[in-house]
Amino acid sequence: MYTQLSLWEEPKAESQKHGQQLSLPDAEVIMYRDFFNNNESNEIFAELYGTINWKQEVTLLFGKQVAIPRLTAWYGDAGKSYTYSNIKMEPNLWTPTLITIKSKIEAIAGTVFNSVLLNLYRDGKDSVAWHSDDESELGENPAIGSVSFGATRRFMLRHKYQKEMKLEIQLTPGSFLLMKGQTQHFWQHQIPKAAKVTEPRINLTFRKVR
Ligand SMILES: O=C(O)CCC(=O)C(=O)O
Ligand SMILES: [Fe+2]
Repeated sequence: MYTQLSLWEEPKAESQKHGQQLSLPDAEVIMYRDFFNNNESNEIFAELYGTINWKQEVTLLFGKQVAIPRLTAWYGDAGKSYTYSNIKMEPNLWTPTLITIKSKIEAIAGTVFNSVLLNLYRDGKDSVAWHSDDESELGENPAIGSVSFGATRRFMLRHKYQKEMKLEIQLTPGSFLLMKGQTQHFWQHQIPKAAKVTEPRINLTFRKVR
């Protein structure tokens, strides 16, 4: 089913410390598996679950209003609104926990993020469909910093033009996945529904909106 690419490349530079680069053509995707330890992950999950201003957004699908299959929230610098799946989002203002996470991943990513989209997958029925994070307000080659807490979910990648090139990894709690370079031009990603998953997962994708 999946092309037999070897999953990992060794880190290329000391600056990539404990990250492992996925062995994907036309992409730069680096996984930092235990970026937050178990205690930190549990604490952060509980806090975000209880305090984030989660919303059920709807989108237009063939002219019909459809609830998207997860809860979301948008936080960031004031004035940086963002359109996602036809939904225009005004940011909530940063919380101390979000700022702490942001600073930790910025140090590794070597970039400054000004906003974060949070996703709450209530259980395995929630998902995100195939897409690229290629909205024009993210710029030409956006760095997207993706942090996960709670349930482990499958993260699938497929090449947009060579459809047989696919890869999937498990996004475990405390992991930090960095996508950068040309990745969004050539690859799509999704979190598929997962019948066996009954626990919630929270994902944060840090972005830089122009
Ligand atoms: O939940 C994830 O790991 C991915 C979320 C995502 O792709 C997005 O919000 O753009
Ligand atoms: Fe995405």
